[in-house]
Amino acid sequence: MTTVPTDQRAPGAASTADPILELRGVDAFIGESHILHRVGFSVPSGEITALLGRNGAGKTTTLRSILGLVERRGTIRLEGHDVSGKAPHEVVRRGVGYVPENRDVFAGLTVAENLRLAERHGAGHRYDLVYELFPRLKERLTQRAGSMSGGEQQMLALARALLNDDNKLLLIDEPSQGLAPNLVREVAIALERMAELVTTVVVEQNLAVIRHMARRVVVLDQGRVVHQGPARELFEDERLTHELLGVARGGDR
Ligand SMILES: Nc1ncnc2c1ncn2[C@@H]1O[C@H](COP(=O)(O)OP(=O)(O)OP(=O)(O)O)[C@@H](O)[C@H]1O
Repeated sequence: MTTVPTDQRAPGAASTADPILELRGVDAFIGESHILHRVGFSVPSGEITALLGRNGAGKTTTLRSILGLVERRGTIRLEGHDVSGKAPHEVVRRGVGYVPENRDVFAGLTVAENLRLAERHGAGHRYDLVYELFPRLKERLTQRAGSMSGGEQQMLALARALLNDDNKLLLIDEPSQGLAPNLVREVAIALERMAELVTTVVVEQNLAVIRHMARRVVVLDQGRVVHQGPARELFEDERLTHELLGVARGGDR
C-alpha cells in the first residue's frame, strides 16, 4: 500500500499512516477512585477526533491521562513513542498542546504577555496565523486577559496552544462551553482551521458543532469506550446517537 506523505494530503483527509496517538488498555485513577477502565483508541493524523459521552463519562480524565496529569496505567503512544510513564512537561515537550475546560489563561497578564509565556523554546511561533484566526486578540494585546469576555479568553487559550509550530497534537476540552451562539460559530471555524495544521482531539458536548468538524468519534460511558469509528456513521444513525449520547439527531446537548 502506498502511503501519501502528510504534507501532500488535502486538509482533513483521512490518514493512511500510523496513528499519531494510540491508547491501549489505559486505566486511570483519581485518589481512591478508578475512573478509566481499559480505554483504547487511535487518533489518525491530519483530522479531528471527537471524544464524546454523557456528563461524568471520563472525557476530561482521558485528556488528562494522555498528559500525565492523573495516575494512569496502560500504554499511551505518541508518534510511536511510549509516553505512559512520562511527566506532563515531558509529554508537552513532545509537541502536545492542551486547552483545559477552565481555559487557564493568566488573568492578571495582558494578551501579549499570555502569548509570550506560551512560546516554547526552540519552536517557531505562528503569530501571523494566530492574529489572522483571532483578529480580536490583535486588537486587545495590551488588555488584561481577566477583563476579556469568556469567548475572547477561549480564543486566547486556543491561540496559546496553536502558537508553537512544533505542536503535533492539540487536546481541547469543551471549547464551546458557556459561549454565546455567535462566538460558538467563530470558535468552531477557528478550530477547523487549526485542525488543518495540527491533529486535534476535542471534547465537545455541542453536537451541532462537532458533527460538522469531526471525522472520527470515540464515545465513553462510565470510563469505558463504548463506540468508536467514523463520525458520520454515528451521526447518521439516530437510534445509536440517542442510545450513546441521550440525544436525538440534530439535537444539541
Ligand atoms: N478530583 C476528582 N475526585 C474524584 N472523582 C473525580 C474527580 N474528578 C473527576 N472525578 C470523577 O471521574 C469521573 C469522570 O470525570 P470526567 O471529568 O473525566 O468526566 P467528563 O466526561 O469529562 O464529564 P463532563 O462532561 O461532565 O465534564 C466522574 O465520575 C467524576 O465524578
